[in-house]
Amino acid sequence: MSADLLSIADPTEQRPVPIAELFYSFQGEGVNLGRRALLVRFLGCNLTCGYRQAPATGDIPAQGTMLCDTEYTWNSAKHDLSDGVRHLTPQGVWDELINLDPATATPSIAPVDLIVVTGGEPLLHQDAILHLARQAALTGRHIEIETNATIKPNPKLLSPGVAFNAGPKLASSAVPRKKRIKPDAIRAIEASGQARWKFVVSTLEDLTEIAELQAEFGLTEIWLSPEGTTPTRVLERMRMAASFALAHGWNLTTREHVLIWGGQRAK
Ligand SMILES: Nc1nc2[nH]cc(C(=O)O)c2c(=O)[nH]1
Ligand code: SF4
Ligand SMILES: [Mg+2]
Repeated sequence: MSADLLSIADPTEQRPVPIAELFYSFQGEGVNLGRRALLVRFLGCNLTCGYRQAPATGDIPAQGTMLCDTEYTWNSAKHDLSDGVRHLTPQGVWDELINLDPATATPSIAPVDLIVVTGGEPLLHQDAILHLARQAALTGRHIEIETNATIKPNPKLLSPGVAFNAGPKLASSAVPRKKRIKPDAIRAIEASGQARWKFVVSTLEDLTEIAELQAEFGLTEIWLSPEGTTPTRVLERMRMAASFALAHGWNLTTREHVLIWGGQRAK
């Protein structure tokens, strides 16, 4: 838990933020794989994975081998972004999350101690995350932020209770390098001491690019995460990446929610 977060004045910023989903599940990826979590999915992203630029119409085919699995949070050419979205204050988000924790209604059940913040790109909504992080610290919970590592975190978020599952996007995303690799943000996240670099892998070329990024930025803890929204695809990617990961000293996660529920939303 974080003394820093507790000592900052309660952030009064309560402007509503767009929320795509709030749900209770297992953390499906990474160092806390399989751990029960309360998840928040923000609307909006600053990247367009699968496309060189934001598609103007739904007909434009994806150009990358890696395609965003949450296009409904940003791709207005394909999705009605207002569908199911709610604008909630950060405290409203927190209250709903806590209501999803089964321990709230049934105190004999162990409380959920992990909050996963994702999107879209959650660091577009840092004031709200700061509020969630503070509430988490006050209640003995910790936070993981699933970020594309293009935005420098607010220094107030750099605290022991807040970890970054940071996944810079690779050439296979089709996004131009200047947009997807932001050296200042990568360095700030690595310097936090709270980074787990979690790269989505879909091709062998991805593995070479990850090794280059590791050398360029001195990334310490690397995780590979298999691209895919079906169990077959996830397993294929894991088999493709496994020996390379072991040889390079990298960890390999699966995507547990995909193995259990396929590509279903809010799982
Ligand atoms: N269960 C579950 N765990 C997750 N961890 C990261 C997720 C994401 O979409 O960023 C995610 C997700 O969508 N579901
Ligand atoms: S950064 Fe994440 S949410 Fe944004 S387009 Fe890429 S995969 Fe999708
Ligand atoms: Mg995801």
